[in-house]
Amino acid sequence: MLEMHQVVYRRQASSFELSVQRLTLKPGITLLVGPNGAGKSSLLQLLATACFPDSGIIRYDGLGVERDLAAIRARIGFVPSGVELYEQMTVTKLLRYFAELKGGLAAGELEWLIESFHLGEYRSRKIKTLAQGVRQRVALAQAWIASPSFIFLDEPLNALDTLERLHFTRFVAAHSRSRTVVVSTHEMNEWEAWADHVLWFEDGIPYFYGTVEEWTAGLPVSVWTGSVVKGGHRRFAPGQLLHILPEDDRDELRVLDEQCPGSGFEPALMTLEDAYFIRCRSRTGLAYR
Ligand SMILES: Nc1ncnc2c1ncn2[C@@H]1O[C@H](COP(=O)(O)OP(=O)(O)OP(=O)(O)O)[C@@H](O)[C@H]1O
Repeated sequence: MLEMHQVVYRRQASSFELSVQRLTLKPGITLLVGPNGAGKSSLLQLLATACFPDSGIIRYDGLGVERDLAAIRARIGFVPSGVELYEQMTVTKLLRYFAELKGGLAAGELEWLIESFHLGEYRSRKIKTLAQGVRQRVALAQAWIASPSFIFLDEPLNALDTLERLHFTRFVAAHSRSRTVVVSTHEMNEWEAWADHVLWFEDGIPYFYGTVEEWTAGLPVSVWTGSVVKGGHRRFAPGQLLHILPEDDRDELRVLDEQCPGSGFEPALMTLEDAYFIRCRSRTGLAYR
């Protein structure tokens, strides 16, 4: 359990302020979403103890940084965005090095990490010789060293290819049950099947924290899919149109509306991204029509 209480954090070099009155993050995968500059990376850096609040308290299973910083850090895995790794080290040496910082590797742990993150063929290669996506896999692998209770991932899918994204999201899902995993992302679709909670940040403030069911419920409009003749999408306002899939002589539409927009349309399941779109428009007072 991760608790924040009256936390305020100000960026020295900008006027940005993060403010969280009270927030308790539960185990499982929390998707941290919000626009550019909302404060997602800042929040993850705070949670990972890479920086500290100006005021307020963060508790990790009851532990606080003022007395238990080393013990807390030993229980955290963190992958910042744009992480830079030691270029001259080999993959194996780098993972061993990170493990040393956390008290050493358990039996079989190195092999498990190398296998889980598909790093076998790169184990003896220096970081500087690796493709971006492979470097990212090394960065992600180190976050699981010592089986941390808290894992913070800042846009972890960056640079991963399509198959590795699928593999990684499944891996996180399989290894998040007893952990608190917070994932900052702009790619909600790829986490759709695996997310447990959503945390929506705007202007340094949490606007929503709840289960994915709560995130997609109680919204002012519904999602509909239907097929229209070519050009038929023009009767919808731009704010209503979520997706146009061109077919031979018709278009398949995905639209927002309070009621069924016409014959040929049927209700569609609301995705996390649909709900994000609706909530952002509602917050800023933008109409759908
Ligand atoms: N190192 C820094 N020094 C000063 N200000 C910073 C620094 N990093 C970020 N900021 C500012 O803090 C605010 C929040 O940035 P942050 O990177 O946390 O947002 P974000 O939600 O992660 O954005 P994005 O989706 O673009 O990654 C922004 O106004 C940004 O300009």
